[in-house]
Amino acid sequence: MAKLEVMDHPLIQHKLTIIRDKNTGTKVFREVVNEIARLMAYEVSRDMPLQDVEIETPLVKSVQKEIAGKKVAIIPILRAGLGMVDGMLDLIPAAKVGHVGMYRDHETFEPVEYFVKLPSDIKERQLLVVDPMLATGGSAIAAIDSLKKRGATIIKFVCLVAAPEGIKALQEAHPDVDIYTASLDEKLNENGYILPGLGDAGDRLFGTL
Ligand SMILES: O=P(O)(O)OC[C@H]1O[C@H](OP(=O)(O)OP(=O)(O)O)[C@H](O)[C@@H]1O
Ligand SMILES: O=c1cc[nH]c(=O)[nH]1
Ligand SMILES: [Mg+2]
Repeated sequence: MAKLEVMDHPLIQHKLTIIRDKNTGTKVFREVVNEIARLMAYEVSRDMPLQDVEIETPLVKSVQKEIAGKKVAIIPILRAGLGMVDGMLDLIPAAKVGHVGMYRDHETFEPVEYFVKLPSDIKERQLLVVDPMLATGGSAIAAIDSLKKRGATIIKFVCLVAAPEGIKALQEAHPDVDIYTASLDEKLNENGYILPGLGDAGDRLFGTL
């Protein structure tokens, strides 16, 4: 089974409280989602392989480290995943960005794919699939199915708020995918929303409430 990491750093917890608050408006919500994504990118990239590189400091020649190996692509699940892209790119600026459009049917909670546009070399890249919310897990599972069908092999899933139901479903469907979340919440309500959660992440990011 791949890794499940709950990133409960105090800075992340503080920022999560801001976006959970229903009185936080679109502007601040969007800014803070990106700030959390930036902090998460730091930890998600911890196992990036390094290689030796010889440089010259102002004093001597020296062998130092640089990032090696697999390149990265960030894959937001539209719409809400878009809110995490800029924060991640702040720390991994050379990453390419692919998009998977997925909405959840309001009655059945089943994911519906409506758009896929990916870098041509996803087979050679480590993919960071980002979406603020992991609720039933249906959208994440379908997005990762779609990426694997197109040849992706190394995938991490990064979210802000996860329900236990979604974690379990994603681990069962894709046991090779590491999951990083800023919070493990209590449960889903009867409408498939995460409790305590933060509401509809896409609507809060884009002001479409
Ligand atoms: O784990 P699940 O039960 O699939 O739910 C999570 C999905 O629901 C939300 O997207 P939504 O369908 O609201 O689309 P949006 O991002 O366009 O708002 C969220 O951003 C996830 O993609
Ligand atoms: O709580 C939830 C569940 C699914 N999608 C959201 O945006 N929020
Ligand atoms: Mg939504």
